[in-house]
Amino acid sequence: MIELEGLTKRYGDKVAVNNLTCTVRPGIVTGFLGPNGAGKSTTMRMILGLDRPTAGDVRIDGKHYDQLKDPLTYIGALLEAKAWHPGRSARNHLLCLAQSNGIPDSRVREVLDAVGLTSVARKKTKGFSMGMGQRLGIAGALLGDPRILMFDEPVNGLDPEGIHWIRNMMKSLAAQGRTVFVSSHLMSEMALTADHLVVIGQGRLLADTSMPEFIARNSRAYVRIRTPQRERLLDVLQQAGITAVQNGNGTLEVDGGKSEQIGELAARHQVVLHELSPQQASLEEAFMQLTAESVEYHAHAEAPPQAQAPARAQQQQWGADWRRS
Ligand SMILES: Nc1ncnc2c1ncn2[C@@H]1O[C@H](COP(=O)(O)OP(=O)(O)OP(=O)(O)O)[C@@H](O)[C@H]1O
Repeated sequence: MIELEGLTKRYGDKVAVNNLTCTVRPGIVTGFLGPNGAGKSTTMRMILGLDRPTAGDVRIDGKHYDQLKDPLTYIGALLEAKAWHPGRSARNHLLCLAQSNGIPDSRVREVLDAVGLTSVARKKTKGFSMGMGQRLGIAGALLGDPRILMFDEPVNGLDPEGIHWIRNMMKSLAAQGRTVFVSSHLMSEMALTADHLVVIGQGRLLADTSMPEFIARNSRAYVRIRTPQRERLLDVLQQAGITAVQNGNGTLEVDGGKSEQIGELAARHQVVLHELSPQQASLEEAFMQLTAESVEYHAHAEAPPQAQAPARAQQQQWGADWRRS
């Protein structure tokens, strides 16, 4: 387990992490969410003893990181991709880590194989792409076969196959009974991967709950209805005391989970329905709803104002560049 107790970090006047208390448990994937600058990386750095808390405490299986003997065998972490010497090969980088943590050299081959880097094991890492870098970072985290794994934005730079691979890997690590703590900005990805969520905003804990509970608590459930007899259905619903809102696209929406009641009313009054579907907002919508007040960095427009229209020849050149890339 990872236990945070009143964990606080100040940088001058800035409170990056504010009295954070929670427990990250084994056997599940715990997603760590928060807007930019919420304090996720700072929290992870304090867990690994890379930053000293201003107040509070953080323990890994009951101990501080610096009390762990051969720490890589307790907790493996991917914090920053490319945290290695660029002139060293992937294999040598992992061998150094293994030797300093009492891990047998044979394990290096196993983890290189597990992350799909065997064919480039002897290549210098300076030529690695972002995705290869992420894979090498993950190999380092797995090296000590630890009970606890922590990943900061692990799918950054990975292609769809890589994203699929890491999603399944995290789930199977949790299924083996390990603790998996992972931060991500990709809500759709978290919705597929995490069982439990810890959400922070401006350093404070906003939620510590299971994924279904988080969505249910922070998002609107409603029923969407399509009917060719809209006015008739509106009358029927009104008589039953149900308020329906008309949408611009011709559908009706009714708040709450009343689909059975609406279906029965429609049948009784012989109103034809083309759609009657319960809807629940996505994790992304729930997250935006919860963190709306703690977002520090706002964009002020969906698209930047248009610069002077480029000449047609220039536009064609951009098109060509885009196709080449
Ligand atoms: N070494 C530092 N010195 C001063 N301020 C810092 C330092 N490290 C982090 N901060 C500040 O602390 C806050 C939390 O930063 P942190 O990187 O932990 O957030 P985050 O949730 O990981 O953000 P992101 O999602 O953008 O990576 C930010 O306002 C950041 O500017």
